[in-house]
Amino acid sequence: MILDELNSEQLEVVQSNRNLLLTACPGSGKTRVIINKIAHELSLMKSESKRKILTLTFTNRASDEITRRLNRLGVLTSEVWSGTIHSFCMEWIIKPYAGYLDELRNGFTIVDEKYISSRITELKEEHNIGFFDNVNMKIERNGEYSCTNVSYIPFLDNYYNGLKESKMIDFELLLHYSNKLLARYPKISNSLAKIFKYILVDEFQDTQDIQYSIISHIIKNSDDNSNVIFVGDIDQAIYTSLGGVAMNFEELKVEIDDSNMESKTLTGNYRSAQRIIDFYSHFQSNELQIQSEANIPDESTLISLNRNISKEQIPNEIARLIQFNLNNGIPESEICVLVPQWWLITSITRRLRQLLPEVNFDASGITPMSQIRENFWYKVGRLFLTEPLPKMYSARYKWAEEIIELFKLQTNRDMLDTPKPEKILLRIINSINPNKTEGIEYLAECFDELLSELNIDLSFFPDLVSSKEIYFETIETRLQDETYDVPTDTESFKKFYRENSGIVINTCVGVKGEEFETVISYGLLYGYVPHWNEIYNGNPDSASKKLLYVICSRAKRNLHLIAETGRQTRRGVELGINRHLGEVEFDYDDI
Ligand SMILES: Nc1ncnc2c1ncn2[C@@H]1O[C@H](COP(=O)(O)OP(=O)(O)OP(=O)(O)O)[C@@H](O)[C@H]1O
Repeated sequence: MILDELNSEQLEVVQSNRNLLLTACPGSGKTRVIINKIAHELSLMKSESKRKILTLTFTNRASDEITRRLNRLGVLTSEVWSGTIHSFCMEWIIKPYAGYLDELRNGFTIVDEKYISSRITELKEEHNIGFFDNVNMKIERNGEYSCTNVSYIPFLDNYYNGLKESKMIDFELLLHYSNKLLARYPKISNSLAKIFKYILVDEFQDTQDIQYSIISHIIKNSDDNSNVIFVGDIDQAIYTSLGGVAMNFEELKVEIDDSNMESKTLTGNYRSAQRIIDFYSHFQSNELQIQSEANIPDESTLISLNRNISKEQIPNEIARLIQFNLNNGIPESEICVLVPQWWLITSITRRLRQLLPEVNFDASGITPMSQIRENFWYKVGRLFLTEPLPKMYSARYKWAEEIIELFKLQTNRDMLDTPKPEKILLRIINSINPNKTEGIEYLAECFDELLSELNIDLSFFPDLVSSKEIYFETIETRLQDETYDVPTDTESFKKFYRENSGIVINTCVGVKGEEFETVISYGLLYGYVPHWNEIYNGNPDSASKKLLYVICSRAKRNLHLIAETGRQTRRGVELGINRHLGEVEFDYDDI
């Protein structure tokens, strides 16, 4: 039985049937609780019940991980919907209820990040705002801008009015319209509550104010039929300068209007050796003593800090550390290289691939595919790019289900007129494998063959034509952009979807909630960690400690930290080591 693998504190949370806040330290089993809560609730549901469990995660990667872990437990994931709050809003609020809002009634397009960034750059120039000036683009729950600097308001008006005129929505408008729909029509919340028995919010400490509002509309209008569990750790709140708010227990009770809400915590850390925990407790903001339950002897750990190498030596040094760990028997998928800023992922990955040609790397933080997962063709493309392995069956079946639903929504007709259309769709997709070595050509031919097998003439469905154009345009723009430098061949496209395909290269935000035997983290410099945005607009001391806390607490056994020399500000001033890291007195290992 699944629940046997929980300790008594974890079991209490899983068996509770109240609204609940779970805050606990890294490695204490919060994700394990979420997985088991889903499995437990599904086991209690009657098979004829049409209800589902909703899990809101911080990243798509975290959501995929939940699906994978449920699959591994043998839990059927068709009754679970997991994704980011943006995907949830799109799928469950905007798509079905767009007709209720004047702004969306006559159609809309989701704009992608590339469009947003070039539009923002253009408008900043027009409004004499510096390229690097950070403007808060968020919209509050009452529809007002979060930005308090009045000189930026004309710029924001220009940006948002432009989107509205062209019937486009970005991520902020997506939340804004969703919140507006729920506020105006409580019946929508009530229907959602009828579908979702539980809402599990992972990493709640990084939730935006308007996102709390969306969740609370659903819970408050649920006639006590739905519950919410907020799961997180305030010490890991690394999104504050970008709008994350870690509400406390009292605030949450008010937010969802439930004075009986429970608050629980978990003790113990099942992930890391005590020596690793003692090291990162330097960056902890509460007094809590974290006890390791991981059975990893301190003698087997290695913690190093290198502050003497130059930035030019970084690839060689990281390659040396990787080789050292591989020689010590650490598997590739248990090693993670954390980059200080996402745009560095591509260049370091390329250099490491050259230096260690035999080693596999998983740099899926940057994919050529559109990040707009709600795009119909993104979903179809994902099926063509993943292998039909037995362990992937349940996930792929669910994707097929989504494609069929979306097709119906956008065309008003069934994709396949047969019982179990998902099975048939998968069978057709699995049988198509054009002999094209270039990724774009491969996908284009897959789509053509699929449409012909299904007897679908796309010219009758303008929405699908335009979403196809957006999908391919995004890929092409990414492939042409030197910052990304992503490979163009079919095999590499497929690799982006392969699980555990090697050493993970990502940012600290990208691997939230994950764990590795060895973590190698470089660029630990003031200006990178924390980023300049935090320094100018946030609380740099708190951001600095929290980032270090999250980085170091990913490691089970080995932690290799690097604060290289030679990196400069735009004005040519040398960046120094992150102050909180520099101040730690610790008996580091030499490697
Ligand atoms: N009761 C338990 N017995 C054995 N191992 C456990 C138990 N609970 C959790 N673990 C293991 O401890 C590790 C950390 O758990 P998990 O990832 O759920 O922690 P977390 O609290 O979500 O951490 P973070 O805050 O860093 O995301 C995982 O490998 C998990 O399988």
